[in-house]
Amino acid sequence: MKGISLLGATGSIGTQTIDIIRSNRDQFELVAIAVGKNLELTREIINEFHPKLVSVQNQADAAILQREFAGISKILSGDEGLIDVAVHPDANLFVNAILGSVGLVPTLNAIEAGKTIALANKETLVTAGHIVMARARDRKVPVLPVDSEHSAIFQCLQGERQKNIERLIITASGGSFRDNTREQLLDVTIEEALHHPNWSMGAKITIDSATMMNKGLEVIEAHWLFDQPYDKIDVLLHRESTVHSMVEFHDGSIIAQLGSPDMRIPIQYALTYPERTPTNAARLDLTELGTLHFQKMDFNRYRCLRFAYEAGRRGGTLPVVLNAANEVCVQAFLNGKIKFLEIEDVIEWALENHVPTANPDLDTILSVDQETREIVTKHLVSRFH
Ligand SMILES: NC(=O)C1=CN([C@@H]2O[C@H](COP(=O)(O)OP(=O)(O)OC[C@H]3O[C@@H](n4cnc5c(N)ncnc54)[C@H](OP(=O)(O)O)[C@@H]3O)[C@@H](O)[C@H]2O)C=CC1
Ligand SMILES: CC(=O)[C@@H](O)[C@H](O)COP(=O)(O)O
Ligand SMILES: [Mn+2]
Repeated sequence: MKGISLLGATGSIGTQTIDIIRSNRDQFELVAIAVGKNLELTREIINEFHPKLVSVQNQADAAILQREFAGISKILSGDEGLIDVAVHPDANLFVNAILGSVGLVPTLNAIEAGKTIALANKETLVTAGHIVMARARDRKVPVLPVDSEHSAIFQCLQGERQKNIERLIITASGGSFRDNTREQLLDVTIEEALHHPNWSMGAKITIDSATMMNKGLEVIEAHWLFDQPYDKIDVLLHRESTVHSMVEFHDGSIIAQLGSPDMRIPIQYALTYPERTPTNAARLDLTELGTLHFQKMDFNRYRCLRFAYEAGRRGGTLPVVLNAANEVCVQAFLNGKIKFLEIEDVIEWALENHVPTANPDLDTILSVDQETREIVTKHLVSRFH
């Protein structure tokens, strides 16, 4: 029996992780969860799984749940609650499916506690990949990718030698606006942006797919997970989201992982690794698909992808700024405060105005993250009001 602690239990990845646990109760026990503000769904999860520990974002919500579930679950709150969930003594596997850079510190604590990490939260590696991967190596803790592209690459690399890799090829659907020109993006609505062509995901990552920042974050994530230089990480536009990513080897072979666009496949692979267990995910009918399309990326069309490569290559605190500025701007867009194309303008402004620190330690990363949020928030107020 694997004990699982789960951050982001009420979200898109979190609920799909719970689906897998529900279907495999002989293999997995949900021992601890952290959620944000969705108390209704949290109550349902507690009633079904009786996790020993539950953490919610706010203290006031914790007090409400503690009254309701006294004797069933211990209820905590805030950043400390996230850490207590991550290191719960009955958990062997820590699934990080929380949104944003708030996922970083719990991951580091879980590594210190020797937990196997199943990582969906891409902000962890974008902001502090050098620290996270070094600590995981020191503690001999596996970091198993959940993100579909990284799971695909991880699967392609099973049994392969690192020295034989020529390049990683990450696929991108193109997001909600892949058929629009930049001029057509000037006045797009929130609803249009949230309409992803292939995947059903949380709001923030769906906007990131539309701006192509998601692919930028994934390039940085791949750099750290697979220890590859940026020159050996390519992105291809692939409309079907059927090939989830590929690895080219130096003998000219390309190995790809294919499957229907269903996150339960990569989540379950991380939960059961090194086993591969059955799912009832829709099967791919390649004859029905007929043709797969691949196109070069246009870095002028997708400026956020260019920013991410630049921030990744220059390194230091620049990826922290890239991520924090993006988190603030996407939230501002979702709140109707800025237009879609202003997301990338403001991220560019934040990167240009940052003097990077090389090889930052954790305290520096956390303070640059916080400062960037404050600076960008002020900039948005002064620019648009
Ligand atoms: N969705 C997908 O298919 C994929 C997602 N990812 C990555 O996985 C992560 C999660 O994405 P997704 O599931 O889409 O996001 P969602 O927005 O659907 O879910 C986010 C989860 O995090 C919780 N949360 C947010 N902020 C806090 C906080 N401060 N404290 C505690 N809990 C918090 C939310 O709680 P609540 O709702 O209760 O407020 C919710 O449970 C992201 O890093 C994303 O990039 C990667 C690959 C695919
Ligand atoms: C499901 C998943 O892993 C997402 O990150 C997905 O990749 C989004 O699709 P695009 O970013 O390719 O549009
Ligand atoms: Mn992905």
